[in-house]
Amino acid sequence: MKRTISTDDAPEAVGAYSQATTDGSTLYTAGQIPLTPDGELLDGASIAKQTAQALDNVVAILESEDLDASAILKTTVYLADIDDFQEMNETYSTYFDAEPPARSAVEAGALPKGVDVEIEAVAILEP
Ligand SMILES: CC(=[NH2+])C(=O)[O-]
Repeated sequence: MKRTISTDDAPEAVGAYSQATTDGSTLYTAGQIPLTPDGELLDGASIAKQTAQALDNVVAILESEDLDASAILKTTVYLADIDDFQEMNETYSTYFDAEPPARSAVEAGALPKGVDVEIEAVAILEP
């Protein structure tokens, strides 16, 4: 059965989507942009800071379901500019252990609110 997930510890949606949804076994986050839970947009920040905020948002959504980053099976990282891959990857790698999730990283050209990074995750509810 479908259930939507909502937490004050991650930013509200900036459009017509839920922060996350689940069918009871798998959790799908919406793409998380570098927006703080208080609504501050980090659009001018470094790629490292933008990546960290996007991942902090993903983790906050997981924690609202008593999960952590180890529950993530797959992420997708959207970059406005693929030249930011290395800086994104350095920060990204600090969020995961020796067995990180599968990942796709792609250049999106442009992202909502003019940010440089957006990250979504698929996680398993019972790791
Ligand atoms: C930011 C986002 N997830 C969206 O769909 O606009």
